[in-house]
Parts: sequence; C-alpha cells; structure tokens
Amino acid sequence: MTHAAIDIGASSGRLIIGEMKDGKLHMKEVHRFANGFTEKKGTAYWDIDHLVREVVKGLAEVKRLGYASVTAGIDTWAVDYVLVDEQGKRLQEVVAYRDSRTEHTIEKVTSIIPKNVIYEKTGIQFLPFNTLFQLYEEDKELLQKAKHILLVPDYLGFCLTGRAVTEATNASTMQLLNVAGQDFDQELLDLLSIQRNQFAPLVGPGEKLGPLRKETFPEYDLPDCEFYTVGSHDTASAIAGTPGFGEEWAYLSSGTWSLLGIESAAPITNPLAYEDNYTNEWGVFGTYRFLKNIMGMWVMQEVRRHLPQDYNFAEFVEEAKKVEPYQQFVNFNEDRFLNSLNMVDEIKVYCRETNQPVPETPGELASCVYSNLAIIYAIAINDLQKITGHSVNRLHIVGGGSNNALLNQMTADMSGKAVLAGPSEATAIGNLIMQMIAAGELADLEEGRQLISHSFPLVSFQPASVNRDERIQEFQLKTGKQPI
Ligand SMILES: Nc1ncnc2c1ncn2[C@@H]1O[C@H](COP(=O)(O)OP(=O)(O)O)[C@@H](O)[C@H]1O
Ligand SMILES: C[C@H](O)[C@H](O)[C@@H](O)C(=O)COP(=O)(O)O
Ligand SMILES: [Mg+2]
Repeated sequence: MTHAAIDIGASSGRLIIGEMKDGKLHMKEVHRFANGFTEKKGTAYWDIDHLVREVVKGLAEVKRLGYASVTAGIDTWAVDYVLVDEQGKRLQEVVAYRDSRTEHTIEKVTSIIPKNVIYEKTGIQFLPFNTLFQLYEEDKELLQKAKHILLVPDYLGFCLTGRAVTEATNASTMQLLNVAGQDFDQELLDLLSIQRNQFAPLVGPGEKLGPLRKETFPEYDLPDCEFYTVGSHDTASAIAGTPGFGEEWAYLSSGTWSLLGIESAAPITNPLAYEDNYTNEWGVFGTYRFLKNIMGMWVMQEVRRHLPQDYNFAEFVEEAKKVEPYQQFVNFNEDRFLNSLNMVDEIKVYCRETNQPVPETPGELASCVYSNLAIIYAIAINDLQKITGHSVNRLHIVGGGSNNALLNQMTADMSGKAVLAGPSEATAIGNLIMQMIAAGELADLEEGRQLISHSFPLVSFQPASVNRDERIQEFQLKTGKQPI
C-alpha cells in the first residue's frame, strides 16, 4: 500500500509518498512548496487557501506518477485555528501565531485564572501564542458565529473530506485540554465563552478520517485517497519518526522551532517543570511529549531574509566554519527574537547592549546563532535531567536542522552527549508510520522505529572537550539565564 504524508511546517510544506518494501521504508518527495506568513494591515496571516491548493496539487502529482489509490495523513504546525460557519465556509483570515495580538494576553488571562492553576489543569507551557490566548483576543462576534473552531491540520482535513475532528496531539497545544479529564477544560472554555461543541470531537492519531472528496476539486485528476488522522501536530509526528530506543534518549526536532524533550508515559508537572516552562503535549499512543520550545532555525531564516547576500543554509554553515565560535553569548529564547522587525539588527543591538563583540558578516552571524543554540540546547538537556530524574546519554536531532553538521557537533560538544542526526524528514516519516500502523502493515511504534532505523542511516557526533563548563557559565553570566 502506498501512503502519502502531508507535512506543513512554518517555513515549508511537502508531500512525501512512502511504502514498505524488502523490510525498508522507501520514500519519494512528490511535491514541496513554500509556507510563511505575511503582514496585512498590521496583522500576520497564513495563506490557508494556498496551502489547500498545494496539498491538492501534490495529490494530483501522486496520481500523475501512477498511484491510483493511496492513504494520506496531514500534520502542520500547532496552535493556529480557522473559524468555520454553519455552511462550512471560513469566517476569517487565519492569524499566524507570531502575530503581536497576544503579546500581553498571558498577563490578562492569568489575572483571572492563576498561572499555576492553568498549568495544573493543562500541563502546557506558557507561550504567548497558545490558542487559549489567541481565542481570548479573538473577535467575540466571529467566535459566536463559528460552528467549528478547527486547528489548521483539522481544517485542511475538513476541506478535503468534509469531516470535522479535533486531533488530540495538536489539540493539546491549545492549552485548553484538561490532562486529568482528557478533554476540554470547562472553566477555560467558559473564560472564552466557547461552547464545547464548537470544537469537533477529540480523536486520536491513527483513526480513519474519510475519503478525499474529489468532486470538490473537479479541475484536478486525483487518486482515490483515504485520509487517516496522524500526529497532526508536526512535532508529534517528528517524535514518532525519531528512531529512539530504550530509556536514555532525548529528541531535538530541529526545524523552524527547536523542540527538545523526552517521550514520557505520563505528564510531568512538578514545580521545576512549571518554573522552567516545560510542556506536556500529547503524543501518539497515549504518550506525553515533555519538551521545551527553543527558538530554532527561525533565527537563521530571518537572518537570511535580512541579508543582502542570498546564501542557502548549507552556505551559511560553510561561512560559519571560517569563524571562531562562541564569540558572543545571546539568549535567543528571549521574546525579542520571536518576531523582530529585523533579526540581524536585533542580534547586533543585543550584543551592543551586553558589551559583546558585534557579529557583522554572514559567517559571524551564523556562528553566533549556532554557538548559542548549542549552549541553549545543552542547558535544556541539563534542566530536563534535573526536572525528570531521567538520564540522557544520546540526543536524536531530526528535521531540517539535522543537516547542519557544524551545529550537530557543537551540540555534542556543549551538551557532552552523543548526537545522532537524522532523518531530516522525520516528521513525514512519523506521519507515514502512523498510517502504516493504522493499515495493519506495522504492529506498533516500536516496529515502526525499527523500520526507520533500518531505512535511514543516522550520522553520529561524539562530544569533544571544548571548555564546555566555562562557555555555559559565560553564557549564563552574559545573558542572565540561570540554570533552574
Ligand atoms: N543543508 C542544510 N544545512 C544547514 N541547515 C539546513 C540544511 N537544510 C535545512 N536546514 C535547516 O532546516 C530548516 C528547515 O527545517 P524543516 O524541518 O524543513 O522546517 P519546517 O518543518 O519548520 O518548515 C531551515 O530553516 C534550515 O535552517
Ligand atoms: C507554534 C508551535 O510551537 C510550533 O508549531 C511548534 O510546536 C512546531 O511544531 C513547529 O514545527 P516546525 O516544523 O514549523 O518547526
Ligand atoms: Mg517541520
């Protein structure tokens, strides 16, 4: 059986087909398209109709390649939603999570329901753009009109099959689900004046969603396609597609964001987890993704956008290799880097404010970003071990960022852990694995991960002794980021 993974991250989307042959997973990228948000009248929006069109184009390409019948699953970035009316029509443009409308909403909401109470209910990290805060700022009249409030992957599935569901892994990122009750928290819904039935029923990954409604897209020659739910939060699929075994591994899903954490059988919401803003997003098969959001390759995407030279990401790495690393210490996890007007200027101002050497060239800027991301990852791993009591001796880096051998080595050096890099398309692979389990081709996630490890060679990076402790201490001194 041929399966199609539709994976749409914040910077790019792709349709990848996969099938199991001779004990290996064979994949082919069939369609890739750009994603990104644009500002209109001061608000940041996604182009959701562009994404629907690109998904359908990708499915048409699948048919053109001779695949008359496939299954498919959709995963995208988290938290953002679409309001849909009684007729199934979108009520508004889709606001992007980096929009400034929720800049001060955490304070507003937690002045009504205390922060620790929300964390005890949901176990979810406080990020300004969580759906809870976006809906708090949403136009109340529009909200009342909405028959459905659908997260982006659920909306795409609705457009393609006509069926509305709320897939659980992505639903958890809303910070509206009650972990104990395993459904929406009524107090939080009341705060937003939202009825429970405005959210479609919660479903887990691996369930049949329904057939592609070809008649909706008469201008395309499309395959027969049965959609399944998968880990529709892309990070849930990325972790499912990470070939980690045993207990002592952690993952770093390195794309626009860096999501660093462990796969846990139960939520971890102790005081240290709360203080250090770790999250318990729901994973596949009832697991929890105990992780932290770290500003990832977004920084490099924005540096690239604001430089006159047009370097690709591999060229940035080559330029960075020519520069002495760890020349300045920048905490890229500060909110100022979430959506700054000009990332290059923001980095320079930060270095001037902290009396540090100012990076000027593309190589100096890239080296500054990679050096500090490696330190931030190392601190996050240390904190993760303290919070959970879970020892980590190897870090799996997956996603586009796993192609960056320089950063992989720096991460091994700063963390003192072995780094296993790849697969770079772990998200799409995790999406495919869930479909193959649902189709009965794989017994479970363990077998799926075995298949991944037999199909995609990992690249190993061993830690070198590079004044790790001194550099981390200097980072903490210069940025004020103290360990927990
Ligand atoms: N060859 C490469 N060398 C260094 N970095 C790379 C390379 N390829 C991709 N990347 C990094 O991976 C990022 C994209 O990762 P990806 O997982 O596709 O992101 P998303 O899913 O968020 O769209 C790019 O922003 C870039 O920083
Ligand atoms: C807004 C969320 O934190 C974001 O979606 C993150 O969880 C994520 O999954 C990003 O995935 P990318 O592939 O866009 O890095
Ligand atoms: Mg991604």
